[in-house]
Amino acid sequence: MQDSLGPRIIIALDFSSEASALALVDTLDPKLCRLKVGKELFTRCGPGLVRKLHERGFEVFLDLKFHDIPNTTSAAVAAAAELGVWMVNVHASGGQKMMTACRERLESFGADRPLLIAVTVLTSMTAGDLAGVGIEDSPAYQVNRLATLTRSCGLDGVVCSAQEAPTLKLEQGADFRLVTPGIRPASSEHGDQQRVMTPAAAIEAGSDYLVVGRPITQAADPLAALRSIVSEIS
Ligand SMILES: O=C(O)c1cc(=O)[nH]c(=O)n1[C@@H]1O[C@H](COP(=O)(O)O)[C@@H](O)[C@H]1O
Repeated sequence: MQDSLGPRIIIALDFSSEASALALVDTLDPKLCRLKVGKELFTRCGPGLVRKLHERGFEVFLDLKFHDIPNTTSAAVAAAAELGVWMVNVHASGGQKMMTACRERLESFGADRPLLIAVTVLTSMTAGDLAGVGIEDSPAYQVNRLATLTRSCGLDGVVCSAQEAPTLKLEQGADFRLVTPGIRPASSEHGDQQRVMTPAAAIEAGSDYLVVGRPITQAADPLAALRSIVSEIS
């Protein structure tokens, strides 16, 4: 599916080395997908790997889920902007002052700034997990609460599960971007993901971008797995 949003699939490069990440990337086409660099790969390979992905023509979501005091977090998103990434994220539970400081800090980058989104409730979490950290509300309620806070701080959207997408599109508006991991084609194992949806159902529910890791990266033929998902959502 290719529209004004660009490629809707973001492949999570959860690899332990640059060589294994690039071996996959070099089979892919930037017209079909974007790439996500997360904590493991960035900690091992650093900004140099992001530059290599840019040189290959890919837009990069730097998924480091910053969560710290406003001064520290806003400096971190500015560093991501200097690296030229397409999207960067923070935890919405960092609160209003932290998210506002990040949004304000990115203003100086003008139109070239990355999209700034906030993680709501991790897709690996259930109501029981939330209760374990003192939140008695359902994941859907907590996601909507954090999405409302995120939008009020002027961010571009949230990370949530596709299960929450219909309510968020209705309540937060069509332009508020919904980035949804926990995507599982019907035949895929769920692993540690709890709030899951198939690619087609996620798009139908209102997801703007689908984050897909293991169903593609662990597939016997990753390119075929990507093409199958692209065709499913077209
Ligand atoms: O921010 C994220 O990307 C993220 C948020 C979330 O709530 N759940 C979640 O799974 N992710 C990331 O999305 C990817 C999902 O990978 P798979 O479960 O292998 O498809 C991983 O890289 C996670 O770090």
